Amino acid sequence: MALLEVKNLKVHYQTKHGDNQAVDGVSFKLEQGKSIGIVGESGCGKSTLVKGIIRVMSQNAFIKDGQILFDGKDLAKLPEKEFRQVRWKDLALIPQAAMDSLNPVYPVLDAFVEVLTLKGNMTKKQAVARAHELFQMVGLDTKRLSYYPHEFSGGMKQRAVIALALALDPKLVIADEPVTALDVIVQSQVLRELTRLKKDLGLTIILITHDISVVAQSCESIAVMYAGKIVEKGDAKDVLKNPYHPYTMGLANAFPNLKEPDKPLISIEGSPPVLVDPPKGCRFYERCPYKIEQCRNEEPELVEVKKEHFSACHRLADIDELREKAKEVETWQNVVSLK
Ligand SMILES: Nc1ncnc2c1ncn2[C@@H]1O[C@H](COP(=O)(O)OP(=O)(O)OP(=O)(O)O)[C@@H](O)[C@H]1O
Repeated sequence: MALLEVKNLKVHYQTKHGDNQAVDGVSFKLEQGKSIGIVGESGCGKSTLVKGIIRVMSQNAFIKDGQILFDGKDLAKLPEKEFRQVRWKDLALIPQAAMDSLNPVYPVLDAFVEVLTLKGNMTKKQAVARAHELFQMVGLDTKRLSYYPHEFSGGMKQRAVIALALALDPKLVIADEPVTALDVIVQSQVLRELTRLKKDLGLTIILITHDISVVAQSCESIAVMYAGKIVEKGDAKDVLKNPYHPYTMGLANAFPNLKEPDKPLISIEGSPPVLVDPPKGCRFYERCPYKIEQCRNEEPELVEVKKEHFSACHRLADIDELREKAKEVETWQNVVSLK
């Protein structure tokens, strides 16, 4: 049985212009000990999705529909009191801005002691010993436990936050853009660390990122989100090597590829649609170089294109040819104005 199974999840925001359908029918499964990377540009709904799962939503956000089956329970329906127990013991969030999750006026050790004594029912002595163990685990010198957050470099701070997230042996770790704020060299060190911890501790991880190359480095499976929906999902290596959705092809062009560092980067023109009144056909319609009339009016379903690899596109019959064409700069030029 999967540790997590999200079924047709809809997380919307109430706004004065109507409901923003930020996450609109997302489904995926995650087995114990595996990792999934959720990718997409800013505004595609990645954070809304994981915040919905971990229930740290903005006041105007609500779960409109769907199930979040975690370890046999539907988190979407769990009363707040029971949810809080799961939240602290079983679910951990590594936030985007490590800086903000450590209190600047206390030494870093205090954050560990607070979590371990209050949420983990440890004595102070046990908590200090566990904090030492956690710092060692993420490759930090335990002397630094008495330092203040501002005395850490960005990479060290992110490692400290990872250690804190792992303090109570969570079953599921959600890392929301964990390396975005770091420089490229430190990014890859922290990602390697996370991958090692996953292997050593058997962690189950959801990794949110806008950078598709990060997923290639560190996840077994991938879900590509566009405008509140998953448009492609499957084994990460397979999806990245043989994408079946034009949006995935576009994302792959937009980030440096370690194997072809000199390849020019190509961006996707335009921006995702506003989801208060989403387009009725394919949500990628406007920006897609391969659109046909059917795409404007009919929403494509997510279908299995090969074992465990799904894509939602009306152009699947021609996809091999389109994949080749997607590597050319010209394919992506003047697309939005052609609509
Ligand atoms: N509090 C809010 N009220 C209304 N709409 C919101 C709110 N927060 C986010 N949104 C909207 O929800 C959509 C999805 O945003 P979300 O932050 O989940 O995307 P994302 O892919 O995680 O982007 P980023 O990487 O920038 O965080 C966007 O259209 C965004 O404007």
